[in-house]
Amino acid sequence: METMITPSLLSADFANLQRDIDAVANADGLHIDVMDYDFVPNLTVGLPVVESIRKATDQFLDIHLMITDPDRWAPSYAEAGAESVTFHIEAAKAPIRLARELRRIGARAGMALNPATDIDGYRDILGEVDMVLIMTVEPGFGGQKFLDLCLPKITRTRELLGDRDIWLQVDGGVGPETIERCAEAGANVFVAGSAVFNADDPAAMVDLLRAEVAG
Ligand SMILES: O=C(CO)[C@H](O)[C@H](O)COP(=O)(O)O
Repeated sequence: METMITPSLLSADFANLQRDIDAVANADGLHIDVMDYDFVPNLTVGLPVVESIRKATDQFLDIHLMITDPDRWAPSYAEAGAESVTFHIEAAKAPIRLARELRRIGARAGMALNPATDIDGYRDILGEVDMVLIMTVEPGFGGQKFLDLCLPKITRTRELLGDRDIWLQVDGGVGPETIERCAEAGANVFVAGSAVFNADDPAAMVDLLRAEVAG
């Protein structure tokens, strides 16, 4: 399965987004965190900014919705041209219907789990999604320390996915010190915010992270 390094724009400079998007042109996609001051205690960007980013780049757009009502808002991000839209399983009221709707519009459907959420309760709906996102920090902020307690869940999720072509993404505290452990546990899509955008050379950091996974 392909390896993807997707820098999180949460750690970019929002006043210089085009510059920072261009700075990671060698990445495999851009991870965009949408937060609503309700599902998480932070507020970021919404649909208008995502629509502008869509016009500004051909990069694969990976939207991570940390919002209370994804059933209502997620389809608009797919309609805006995002290639992947991920909702939190703790927030979705009808996750199967929502995943099918995202796919119908033409986006990949992703399902995210907070650190305290067990994957086994959702094993029966894994076939409805294209990606599972395992949060490796409590969602809401960049720059937090990677939670090692999430590693067994990454391993378990890969076990449940078996040989199905479903991506396994990790997000939170992912950097040169932690990415290898995530890859060994079975992740193949890696979100890195502060590690990339706090680096002197963000593009070189993307290459370094990719090299760490390749071993
Ligand atoms: O979803 C997120 C926070 O909720 C971010 O994508 C994540 O925190 C990335 O930041 P960092 O790599 O600095 O931990």
